[in-house]
Amino acid sequence: MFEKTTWIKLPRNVLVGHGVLDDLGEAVGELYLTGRPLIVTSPTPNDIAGDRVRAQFDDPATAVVKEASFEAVEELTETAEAVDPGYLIALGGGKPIDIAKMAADHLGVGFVSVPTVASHDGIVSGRSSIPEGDTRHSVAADPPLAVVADTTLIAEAPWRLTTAGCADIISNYTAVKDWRLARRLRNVEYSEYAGALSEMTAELLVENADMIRPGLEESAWVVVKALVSSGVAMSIAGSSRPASGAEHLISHQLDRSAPGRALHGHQVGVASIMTEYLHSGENGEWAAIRDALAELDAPTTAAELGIDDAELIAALTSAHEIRDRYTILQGGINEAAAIEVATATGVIDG
Ligand SMILES: NC(=O)C1=CN([C@@H]2O[C@H](COP(=O)(O)OP(=O)(O)OC[C@H]3O[C@@H](n4cnc5c(N)ncnc54)[C@H](OP(=O)(O)O)[C@@H]3O)[C@@H](O)[C@H]2O)C=CC1
Ligand SMILES: O=C(CO)COP(=O)(O)O
Ligand SMILES: [Zn+2]
Repeated sequence: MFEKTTWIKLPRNVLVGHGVLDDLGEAVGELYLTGRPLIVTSPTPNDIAGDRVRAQFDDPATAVVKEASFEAVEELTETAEAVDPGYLIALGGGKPIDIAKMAADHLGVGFVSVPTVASHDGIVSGRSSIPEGDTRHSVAADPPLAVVADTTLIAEAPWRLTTAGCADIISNYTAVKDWRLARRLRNVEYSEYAGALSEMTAELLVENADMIRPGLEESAWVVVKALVSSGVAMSIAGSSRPASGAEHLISHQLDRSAPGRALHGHQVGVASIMTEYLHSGENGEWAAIRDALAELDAPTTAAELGIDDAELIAALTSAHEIRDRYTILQGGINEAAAIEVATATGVIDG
């Protein structure tokens, strides 16, 4: 008997473009939500865009979060219980968006994502990554009901956040390789649609790399569209597999050992150079990944991440312990081999 079922959760409205922040009210209106919104934001996006958002709603409430922690989710949940919102609007970067995403799940309400930076694909996905105990990787949550990404705002955000978003997308190449490997060796469920979409997203970004430059609205548009596409790939897969393989495990390990040192996207980008080398050897595609990152002003070495050689090697050799996800690092890589791959790819000087 055929017993498979597929349930794909996607945003209903996705607006990306010049000045679309002013269309937020209309985009939300089309969702037929009831009740007042609770706007979840952080200090900078609140200063930049809070008033423009509040002006479009009746009786909005605002909560300003300062750190991405489980306590912040609990605090927001308590605030929401007093405010009794019909839905949440997350305005800002990954921090307020992840907190709102998780709180919305706890509260049983929907949320709308209004990213003001293009720093990683969590701003549009159904994955929430709030450190809880030793867990650093994302967990499933409902995706936003709508995404409204104003390229005027995003183009003005710090360039390094955009280059981190680009690097998160470039890491899809190795994530999909790991996923295919897991299918071949462990019969892990694989989605051809999600895998192809994720790879194509990275391909299109790299093809357009020469037009991704600081301060350009068109660049913000290209990057946000790629992040949306990557988020959709994860929704189709029902997991972060299309966008998270061994390179993400290494980054999660760095988040534990060297918290706050470098941006998520920058870490996964550098890690991706090394895991590509492990997949395809010295004549493989690792140099192409490194060059694509460099063209987008993203780091390609441990030093550029602010991570010293020993920290990087420790993250490489212990990354497989992070979660039960089969990748090229399954079973672990020993120290000598880790030094070899990091040196051969120029990630450390050796
Ligand atoms: N769900 C997922 O799959 C993933 C989630 N994450 C999570 O996302 C978070 C990191 O995301 P990130 O976006 O870097 O985090 P933040 O939300 O902290 O944003 C980064 C910085 O940009 C500032 N900022 C926001 N918008 C603007 C703007 N338009 N102009 C100028 N500055 C701006 C913020 O200000 P302020 O300090 O005032 O907030 C903050 O200092 C972490 O919590 C991480 O765990 C990471 C990867 C994947
Ligand atoms: O960052 C992500 C995809 O880019 C989410 O991946 P994780 O599930 O490893 O946290
Ligand atoms: Zn990522």
